[in-house]
Amino acid sequence: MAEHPVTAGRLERIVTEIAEEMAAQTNRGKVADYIPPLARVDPAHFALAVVLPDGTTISAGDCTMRFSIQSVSKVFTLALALGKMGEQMWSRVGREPSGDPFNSIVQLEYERGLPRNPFINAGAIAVTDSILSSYMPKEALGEILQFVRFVAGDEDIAIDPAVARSEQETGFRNIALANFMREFGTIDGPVEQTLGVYFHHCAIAMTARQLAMAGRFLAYDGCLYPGGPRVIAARMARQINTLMLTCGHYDRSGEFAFSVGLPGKSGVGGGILAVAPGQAAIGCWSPGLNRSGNSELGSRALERLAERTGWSVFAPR
Ligand SMILES: NC(=O)CC[C@H](N)C(=O)O
Repeated sequence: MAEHPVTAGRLERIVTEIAEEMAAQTNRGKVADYIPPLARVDPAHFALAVVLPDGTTISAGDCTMRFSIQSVSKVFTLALALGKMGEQMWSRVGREPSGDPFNSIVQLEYERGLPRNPFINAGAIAVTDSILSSYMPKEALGEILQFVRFVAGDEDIAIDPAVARSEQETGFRNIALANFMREFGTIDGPVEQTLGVYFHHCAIAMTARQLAMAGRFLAYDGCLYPGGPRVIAARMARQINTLMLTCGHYDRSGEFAFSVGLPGKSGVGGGILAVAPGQAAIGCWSPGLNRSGNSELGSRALERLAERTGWSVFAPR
């Protein structure tokens, strides 16, 4: 049985222990190889960073190394879009787990171009397109980056241009998804512009520590930190957490919710952002992926962290 509350000292031991255990794992999954800059990343990396309510950060492993956040960026674009457009957002994208791979196109046809949720590629492209109804593409990208820097409290976060270029050169399936949705009217801007912004926000690079910091507003009901400035309405922060829990890991979302019990969002760069509401924001990175495109060790590490801290959205506090 985990101790309550978890002290910083005990958490330090837990995080160090988990990093040591992960270093010894032999089944590390498979690094994404659809673009060269991701294929080159060494699967030996592992990082775990936990930020507590008072801002104390506890970390272990390669916490100062940057990685491509990829689909984790969909959390930030959703927060930005919800903040700008409110409930109107939901006319373009659903809130139902897809049970399909992140880049699947099949449901789009029989569900008349309405993506199941904002975290599969189709849904995230629709969210990005909605941001473009208020901004020109360059401005939209600037807004997204500025939002991420603001919530992370860190100006030293940027887009990796080599990743963005590779995404653009190989993104045929995303191009198909966008064109399909354009035909149904789910997206209304020029497809190339929407995709340009999408590919670039997927190419944001961050460290596990920066990612944990950037997720804090979700742990504190939409405030930057406890008692801090409001980023988004509490209701919206709760909606995003709910979607992370139900849809954050694609066709393995049920499994992640079952074994970790916390909202989480993964990306094919091997990053996972997880949120223990009221208690902590967590950034985890290990580039080897499971078959659904989620970090293999990241998922395992978060399961152990939740178990040893007792953190769960289903536990009494
Ligand atoms: N799951 C992911 O991280 C996918 C993001 C990737 N950029 C894509 O669009 O395919």
